[in-house]
Amino acid sequence: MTAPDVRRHDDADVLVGDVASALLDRLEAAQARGEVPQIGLTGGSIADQLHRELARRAPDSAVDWSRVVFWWGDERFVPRDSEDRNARQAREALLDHVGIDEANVHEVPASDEVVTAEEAAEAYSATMRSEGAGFFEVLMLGIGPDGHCASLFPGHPVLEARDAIAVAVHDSPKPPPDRVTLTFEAMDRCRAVWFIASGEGKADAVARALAPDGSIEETPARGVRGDETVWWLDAPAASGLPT
Ligand SMILES: O=C1O[C@H](COP(=O)(O)O)[C@@H](O)[C@H](O)[C@H]1O
Repeated sequence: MTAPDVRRHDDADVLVGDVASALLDRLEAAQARGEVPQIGLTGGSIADQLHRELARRAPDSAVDWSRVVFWWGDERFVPRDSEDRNARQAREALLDHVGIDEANVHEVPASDEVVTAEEAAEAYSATMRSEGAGFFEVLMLGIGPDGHCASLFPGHPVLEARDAIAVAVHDSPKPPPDRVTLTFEAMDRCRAVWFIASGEGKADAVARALAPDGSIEETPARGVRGDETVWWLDAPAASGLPT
């Protein structure tokens, strides 16, 4: 585990372009080694922009998307066709356009497929176990203005979850209230964790996440460290960091 690597970009477009290039290079390298890389997707505005950019570049890239395995760092516990689903957003922006193998797409069960978020979390954890997953090549994460990442919110009891891969979240301060999230333990097993943040609204949370001191309780994004952790930021999101 290394210290977080902070990469600053002039604006959101340059940021998204650089993340897309880095992800495509990484997937290509993994496939060249004979691996079938697993990646963890996230939701949110900048993730949507990134997914669209990856789809745009797909025809010119050497990545074989049918040999990429998709997971999500968190999911909203809503019906499968809800616009709130991170998976629906990712499918519309990326997966529907790049020739994936459906057998390699592992969504968190939706609220019209299982009864409780606990069941969804357990089923998702079981799939991760049976697929031998967890060592994602890259897990992408957003950060909320409150410092949350995935669906780990400040002061929420779920921050204490131990010996679990994915857990249910209720009373999320950001709607929708019921969710499923990977735990810190699960996220820490990833080869690379990439936080992607854009806009001034994220500046304070980013500064707290990267400050030498502070608490995970207050800023959950402080609590995730892959073998390698990269913070991809545009200038407004980086504006609270020391120069
Ligand atoms: O609710 C969520 O929010 C975060 C951040 O979203 P953003 O729109 O503020 O960028 C996202 O990373 C997470 O996956 C999602 O469930």
